[in-house]
Amino acid sequence: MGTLAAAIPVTAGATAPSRHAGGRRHRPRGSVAVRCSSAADERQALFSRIAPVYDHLNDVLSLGQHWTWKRICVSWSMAKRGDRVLDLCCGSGDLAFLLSQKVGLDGEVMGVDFSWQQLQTAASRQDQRWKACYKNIKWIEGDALDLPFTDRYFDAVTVGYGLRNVVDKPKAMREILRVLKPGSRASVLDFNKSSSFFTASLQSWAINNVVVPLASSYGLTEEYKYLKSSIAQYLTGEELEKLAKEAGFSSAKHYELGGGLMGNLVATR
Ligand SMILES: C/C(=C\Cc1cc(O)c2ccccc2c1O)CCC[C@H](C)CCC[C@H](C)CCCC(C)C
Ligand SMILES: C[S@@+](CC[C@H](N)C(=O)[O-])C[C@H]1O[C@@H](n2cnc3c(N)ncnc32)[C@H](O)[C@@H]1O
Repeated sequence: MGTLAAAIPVTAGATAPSRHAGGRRHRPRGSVAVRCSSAADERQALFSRIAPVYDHLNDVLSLGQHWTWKRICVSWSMAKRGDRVLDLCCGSGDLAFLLSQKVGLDGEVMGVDFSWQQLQTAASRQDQRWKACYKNIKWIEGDALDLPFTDRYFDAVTVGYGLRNVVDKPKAMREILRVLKPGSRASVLDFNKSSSFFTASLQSWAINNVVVPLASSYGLTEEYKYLKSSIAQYLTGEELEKLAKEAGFSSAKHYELGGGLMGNLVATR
């Protein structure tokens, strides 16, 4: 597996995660990005703890359906051959790998996450995969609330199950807008906070009676109980559309997927 490079400039075809990024954003000399949120630290630690079993549990618990939802998210980003795209909160890289196939070797994919362990998994999966296009992916340790990229840098941004987990959603949406080129799209996939009592009950039942018990067998009870509370505190589709418009997006539309269990916001700069 590719070793985790220390903070070194990203070089072409690099698979090792790095702490540098293309088109670095200039901070005043001597300033540093300081994250002053214990909630963010707790979430970073949570996703680092689940990293070893994250992909496996997603496959088992969704019966592989999460790939369907992720393909839709990537498709609706309108990423195309030759584009430069961002997979924000990339985790183990599922959407980055899908984007890589969309943009091809002429394109560029940057996967950003603040969990080094998740990025380690992503880099390892990249090394083990045979598709030549995956060389176009770079893994970058970074914060969704302070992206290390210049303005108007990307042709598309995807966020798969990430927005719900960031501690400042308005700031994250503003950062996504900032790094998108005018007319480009953000495609944000997550659980749907459904207004349907039946759907919300089904979702809650599945998490309480299938997801958490199975996660408990891996010693991850609290981590997957967080999943339920984070959905309860998430935004409805209508609220996500409002969040995007308030951030400055010219249009935003939320679509339900998976019978209303999931949802995808498409926002155009
Ligand atoms: C890929 C999926 C979830 C990613 C994910 C997001 C989080 O915020 C987490 C937080 C804490 C722990 C884990 C996660 C996490 O894995 C969606 C699919 C995986 C889900 C864990 C399973 C969801 C089951 C559905 C509620 C019901 C599926 C019905 C049918 C089998 C399609
Ligand atoms: C549920 S995982 C989603 C991973 C992947 N996108 C997928 O679809 O499977 C959420 C990811 O968001 C990352 N994350 C949460 N808050 C973040 C932040 N402020 N900056 C960067 N990454 C963050 C976590 O480390 C975790 O890897």
